[in-house]
Amino acid sequence: MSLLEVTNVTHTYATGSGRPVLHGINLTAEPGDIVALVGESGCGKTTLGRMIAGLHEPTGGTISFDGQDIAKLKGRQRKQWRRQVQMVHQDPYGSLNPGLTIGSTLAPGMLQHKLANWRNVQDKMLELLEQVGLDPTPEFLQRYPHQLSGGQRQRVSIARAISLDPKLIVADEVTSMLDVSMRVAILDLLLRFARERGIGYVFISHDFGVVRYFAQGGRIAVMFFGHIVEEGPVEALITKPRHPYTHMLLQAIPVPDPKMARKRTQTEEDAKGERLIGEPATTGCVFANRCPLVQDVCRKQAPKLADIGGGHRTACHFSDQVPPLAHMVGTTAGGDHDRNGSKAADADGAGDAVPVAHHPAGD
Ligand SMILES: Nc1ncnc2c1ncn2[C@@H]1O[C@H](COP(=O)(O)OP(=O)(O)OP(=O)(O)O)[C@@H](O)[C@H]1O
Repeated sequence: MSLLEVTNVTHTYATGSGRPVLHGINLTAEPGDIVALVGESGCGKTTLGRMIAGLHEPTGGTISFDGQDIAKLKGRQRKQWRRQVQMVHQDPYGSLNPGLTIGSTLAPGMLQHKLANWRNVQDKMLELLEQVGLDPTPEFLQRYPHQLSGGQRQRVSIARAISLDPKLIVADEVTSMLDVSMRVAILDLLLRFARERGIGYVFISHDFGVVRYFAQGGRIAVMFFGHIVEEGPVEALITKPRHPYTHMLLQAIPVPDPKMARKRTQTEEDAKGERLIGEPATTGCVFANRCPLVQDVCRKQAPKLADIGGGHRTACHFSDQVPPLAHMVGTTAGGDHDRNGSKAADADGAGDAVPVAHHPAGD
C-alpha cells in the first residue's frame, strides 16, 4: 500500500470543451517521495494536482491516501486527510487572503486541527516564521499580504502548509512567479522540510531545469494532453528519455552554451517548430500527429505505459529508437548545478562551472 495511489483517473470539466482533460492516469508515491509532473501548458498538471489535494473530484477512477479512497472518507478520517495533504500554489499574490493578517492566515488551521491552542498559538506561529526564514516577531504577524514581497508571501504560504504537519504537499509551479534569484531559496526551503520532516511532494513544473534540481533522486511523470506518456527516475528520464515527446521537450530547452547550440542543425529546429504544435491524435497513440518516429501501428493502436527496466515506463511502440540527446538539461533553478553543487554534465561533458544563486532569507 502506497501513501498515494492514483488509479485510472479521468476528468472532464462540466464547464469545458466536453473533452476529457485527464485520461486513465495511474501514479503512486511512497512516504517522502518526490514525484514531479512535467508537460506543456494545458496538459492537465494542475487539474491532477488539485485532485490529489482534494480540491476537485475526478469524473472517473480513484485516488487513495494511506490506503483509503478519499472520495469515501467521512468525519474524523476526512479531516485528518485534509490536514495531511496540503497545496502550495503558483501565485503567492492570489493564494493569501488580502484581508487577513499573517497571524490570521496561520492561526485558524492549527487551532482547528488542535495543533495549537489559544495560549501557545502565537509562539507556534513565531516558530513557523523562523523555520521559513521570515522575521519571527509579533509585528510581522500583524502585517497584511500586500505589505510583503512575492518571496515573503510564498514563504507564508509554505508556513501555512507546514503548520498542519502534512505528509504530502502538492507544489504547483511554486517558483514560476518569483525572481530567478529567489527560486533556489524557495526550493531549498521545501527540500529542507522533505529532509527534516519526511514530507513527500507532488511537484508540478513545466521547467525540466527546476525539476532536475528539486526532484533529484525522485521521479518524473511527463504528461501530454492528459496522458502520462513517460515516467521514471529523474536522472534516467532526463539523460536518456525513452519517449519522443520527452526527447522533444528536452531538446527544445534553450542552450546557453553556443558550442552546444551549434550542434543543432537548422533542419532539426524547423522540424521541432512544426512538431511542437498539432492536435493530439484521437485514435492510436495520442502523440502520433507530432511524432518523428510515427509508423502505421501508432495510428491504430495506443501504446501502453510499459516498464522498460529500472522503474522507467514509457508509452511508445518504438521507445528503443528514441535518439540520444544532443545536449543535457542543467538545473535552471539557479545555474547549472545539482543540489550538491556538482556540474550537470553536457552530453559531451563540456561546460563551465556556474555557481548556484542562493538568496538570503527575507527576499
Ligand atoms: N475550471 C476549468 N473549467 C474548464 N476547463 C478547465 C478548467 N481548468 C482547466 N481547464 C482546462 O483543462 C485543461 C488542463 O488544464 P490544467 O490547468 O490542468 O493544465 P496545466 O498543465 O496545469 O497547464 P498550466 O501549466 O497552463 O496551468 C486545459 O485545457 C484547461 O483549459
